[in-house]
Amino acid sequence: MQGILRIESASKSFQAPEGGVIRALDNVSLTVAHNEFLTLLGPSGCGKTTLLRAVSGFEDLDGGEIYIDGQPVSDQPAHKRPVNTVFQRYALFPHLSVQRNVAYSLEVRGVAKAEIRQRVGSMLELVGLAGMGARKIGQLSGGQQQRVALARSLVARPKILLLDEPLSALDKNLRHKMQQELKTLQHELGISFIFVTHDQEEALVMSDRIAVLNGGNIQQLDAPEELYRRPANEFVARFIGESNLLDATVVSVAGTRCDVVLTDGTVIRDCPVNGLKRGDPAKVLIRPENLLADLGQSGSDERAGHEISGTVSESFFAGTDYRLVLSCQGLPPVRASLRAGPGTSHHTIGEQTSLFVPHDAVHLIPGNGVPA
Ligand SMILES: Nc1ncnc2c1ncn2[C@@H]1O[C@H](COP(=O)(O)OP(=O)(O)OP(=O)(O)O)[C@@H](O)[C@H]1O
Repeated sequence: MQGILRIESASKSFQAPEGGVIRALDNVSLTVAHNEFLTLLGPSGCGKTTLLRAVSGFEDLDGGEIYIDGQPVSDQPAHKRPVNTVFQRYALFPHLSVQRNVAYSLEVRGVAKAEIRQRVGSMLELVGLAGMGARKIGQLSGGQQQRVALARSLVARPKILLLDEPLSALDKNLRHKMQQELKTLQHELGISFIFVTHDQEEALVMSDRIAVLNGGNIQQLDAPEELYRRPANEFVARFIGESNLLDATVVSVAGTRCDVVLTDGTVIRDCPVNGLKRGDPAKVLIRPENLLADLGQSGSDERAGHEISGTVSESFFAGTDYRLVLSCQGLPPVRASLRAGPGTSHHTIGEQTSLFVPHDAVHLIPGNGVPA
């Protein structure tokens, strides 16, 4: 893929003030497609902001190269790159009107007044602020300020818009609304967005693809559904969504399927093999919502699956689902989220129960299982 942005083997280390070296970016490579919404997701300190700053030109790399539209940009200063950034703190000019804030970058470039008026007007309309051009920044709500910041970054028509946690200062409802608006805006504009967040739900909802980072490395780069259903490793499985991760060993392989045995001796048959061989250790990933009170719920013709039995140690009603924790002999506590609808009911603490795992709900992650 040629892409609008290509990052090749980017490395960046910092001298830690308290001594030692921090590898903020450790040989990171990725390509962002034209018109793609790509999210950098990861825990605090994983290198997200450093990567954004390297793309925008505010941080020099120690090694590697960045290409925008096929051109290497390492020698280009920040203001020459066809990239703009929306920051968490919007960095708007409080003493200027909305109109002047948005017009600023065009004025600096010497764009003609009539064109500025036209471009700022259509940008304010696009972000839902038509008619508010004369207001001062302090006369706007947080969400409106965020829209001004967006309009200001977009008015110069960058090829790539970088967004560094732009929604984190907003309350939950407004945040959800802005998530939808940003996604719609990106589609309408047809430019690539690179969005930084440490909020996994936000990443899942908004992105075409997500790069999960940890310790300066990309752990996995995939579409949200693929990341969620088939995480490449334990870090990604734990970081995205809730997970039950059970130690296992592969006991037999037949083509693309295999059987594994759990630490309590339970055999789970017919799992997707995921490159594993007989005797390999693995983690069995089962998402809580994939456990069923009754296999009939799976909607699958083939009622195949297996049972996990134990004692209910936690149980509560959470509106759309019942959440429970099952204590099972020889296994870590198993979390389940059972859809609250006709036919499901509250489980009592102390009750013995069985939950079912449909075959297609199991994903195997290589490594760290029970020694063969
Ligand atoms: N100028 C600097 N000097 C020293 N260390 C730095 C500097 N900038 C970043 N770091 C370190 O590099 C690592 C990556 O930082 P970065 O800001 O990219 O993380 P992040 O993923 O954006 O984190 P957060 O989600 O908290 O913003 C961190 O360990 C950070 O402390």
